Amino acid sequence: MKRDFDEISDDEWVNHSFKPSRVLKSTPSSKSPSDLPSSPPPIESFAFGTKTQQLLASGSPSSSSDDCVIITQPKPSIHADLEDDDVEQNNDRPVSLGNRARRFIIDDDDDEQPAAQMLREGNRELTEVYDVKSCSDEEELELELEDDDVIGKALQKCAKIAAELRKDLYGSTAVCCDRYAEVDSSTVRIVTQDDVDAACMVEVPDFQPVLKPYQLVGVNFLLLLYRRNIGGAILADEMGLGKTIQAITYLMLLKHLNDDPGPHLIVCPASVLENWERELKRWCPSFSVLQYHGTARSAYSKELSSHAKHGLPPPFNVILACYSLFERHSVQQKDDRKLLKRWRWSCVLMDEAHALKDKNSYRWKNLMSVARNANQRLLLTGTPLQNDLHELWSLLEFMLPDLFATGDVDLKRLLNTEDGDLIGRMKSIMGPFILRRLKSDVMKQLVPKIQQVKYVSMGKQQEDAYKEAIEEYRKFSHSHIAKCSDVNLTTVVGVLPRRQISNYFVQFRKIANHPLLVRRIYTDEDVVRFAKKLHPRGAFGFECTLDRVVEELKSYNDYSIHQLLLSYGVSDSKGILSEKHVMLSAKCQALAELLPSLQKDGHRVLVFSQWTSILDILEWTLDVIGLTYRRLDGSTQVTDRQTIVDEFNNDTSISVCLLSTRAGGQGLNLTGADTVIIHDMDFNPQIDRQAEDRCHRIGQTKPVTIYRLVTKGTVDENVYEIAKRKLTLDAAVLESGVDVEHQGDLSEMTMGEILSSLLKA
Ligand SMILES: Nc1ncnc2c1ncn2[C@@H]1O[C@H](COP(=O)(O)OP(=O)(O)OP(=O)(O)O)[C@@H](O)[C@H]1O
Repeated sequence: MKRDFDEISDDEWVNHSFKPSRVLKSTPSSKSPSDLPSSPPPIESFAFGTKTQQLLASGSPSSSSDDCVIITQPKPSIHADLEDDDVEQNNDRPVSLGNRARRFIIDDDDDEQPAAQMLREGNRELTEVYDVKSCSDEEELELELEDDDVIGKALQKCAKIAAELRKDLYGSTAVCCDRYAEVDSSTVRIVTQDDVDAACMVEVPDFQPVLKPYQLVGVNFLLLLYRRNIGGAILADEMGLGKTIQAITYLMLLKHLNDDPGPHLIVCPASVLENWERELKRWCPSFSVLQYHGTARSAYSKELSSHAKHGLPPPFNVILACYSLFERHSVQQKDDRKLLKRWRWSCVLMDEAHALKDKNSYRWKNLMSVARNANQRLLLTGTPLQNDLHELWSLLEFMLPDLFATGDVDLKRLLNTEDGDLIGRMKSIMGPFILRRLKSDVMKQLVPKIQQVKYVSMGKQQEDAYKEAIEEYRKFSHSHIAKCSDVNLTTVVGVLPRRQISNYFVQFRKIANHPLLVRRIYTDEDVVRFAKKLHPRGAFGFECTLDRVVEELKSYNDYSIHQLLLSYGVSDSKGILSEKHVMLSAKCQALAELLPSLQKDGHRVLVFSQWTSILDILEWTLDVIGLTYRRLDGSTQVTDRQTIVDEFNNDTSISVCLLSTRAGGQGLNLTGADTVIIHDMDFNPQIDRQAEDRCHRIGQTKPVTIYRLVTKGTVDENVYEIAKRKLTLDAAVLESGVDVEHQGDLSEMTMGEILSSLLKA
């Protein structure tokens, strides 16, 4: 949905010929266009302000055929946290300026100096009045907050800084400018494209480092916070708008204008490590970049340690590392983290920073122990709000720990997603620290993204499998409910153990995706027979007893048994499965129709699934259909990932790329495709939204179509409903104009509730 202003073209930007009214809607400038100066416009004119924001489409069908619902552009579980125990409190480090939460008086005269000049001169001096601690004390008296109102207190501390910063961002007219959407704006103009040209000095032939106008605004936003000594920021532009490029240019400008060459630490998912290195080389070849990952890591580690021990300056500008470095407790990883703590980082930058949504995770704590003393913590994420407000709070606390720290309180309980008032306050206060632009705001020639939900109907065998599973679940639940004193119970929540609920739910999801993911074809007798044949071949190791092999095989699904028989060349009267079995699922049948017709029409497709076992089955499906494909999932070597991406983008004979939503859904540029199929949706719609935007991004020239596959009459439909509801919350918090109170019941239908509803049917 297009907003009510157009992008400012490059020409207009260069010539400063656009009208302020086009960019600062909510607080119209008193100047008429004719008053515009010929020199660079005053700072206030550069806001990309947006007024009312679109509400994400609630997903209500706008047009449909029976099985295929086209929905209007929707606005739209993350990684298991691994354990670590080496979180160190390092209290004797110097407290960084950037980390101390401060309150500033902005010197109005600042604007009269050429801003770039000021930055060059390292003019970071600010009139510091008193720190936030004392400011909050004052306000506590004023507002008489409850002692345990940690959220209120944190917001209160933040409010003062936010107010000053907001003035700086929006100008003096913007006192009333408190809507979250206004963070689309930045009124500050510290650097221009000329500064970028001077800083980047690229060496790649046929490549000019030209920022899009909104990207220049983003870089200015970051520079402003740096200039104001704010120790953190979140760049939350929608996926594919070039956050990587904005961040790299920003780091380059720090060196060029402020004599700040780092060191900087960039942390990202493994899949995009190569891409970061490539973009750094392209945009700022003068930076020395060190990829601290894989086998090279241990070699560097010794050298760097001795370097640091001797107090020498870091022999690099940027270190690139993966999140996994902060998740495990191997000796090597602990040593790595110790090493990273030796340097005083200028900027610690987290890409795909929604990975920090859980402040209790080891990842969050370990990374914070390295980042706490950095001058600045910069978070990049296209999906800052994953599920709930407390997850967003984890990001805020990471960004500015002194401001947003809440100790051990249960944030989940305090940050109630139905508290419209709290959402309003959070929006208002977070605004100045977070810059978020949507594609529809800033890309003039944005290719359309068409959303389709494809409902597929199960065939007899799949339906039978599903019904059997439901029946078994009902029997089990009713017998449990019967044991309870209240026989009128209509819910399984609190009756069945949580694990049991989750197991049943996963079982239903599996069958809705593919019936081969449960064991129905191979009987117990078959399994015993297969075990006898597999056992002497050492399929489970030669030490394993036959009984153990039988037991293990009984827990396998049909597809896994088939694969095992295949790989050990076991022949049996009821041996491996045939091609007809792969088509037992409604989704595979739909793909067998859809993919060849898409290929015929010149489309190239990304297929995402959350499960690698489904990717295995999809590989089989593609072999049966006869389409060429590539595959990328968590088991793909990090060094091979970029090669797969390049191959797919450049070789048009490859029709399909199969990706796991976790490993392939973030950060990758796959603009060679123009179609995305979400085979199985996530409860968390942001995960799918990330996946969609692998090809709906800068560089895409064709309209993009997204298909979501939903198996009719199964829990798939519930997952889709829940995802839509979560998107409503996202719109409420991150975009203005949506009143959460009017969005109906936002409480999530949990797995337990879904299962309870299945009891009644
Ligand atoms: N100003 C620019 N000039 C040329 N190419 C650009 C520019 N900005 C972005 N791109 C290209 O657009 C693509 C998307 O950019 P990038 O990967 O930085 O987006 P992102 O916002 O980080 O996305 P995600 O949230 O998915 O990680 C990349 O291929 C990048 O090289």
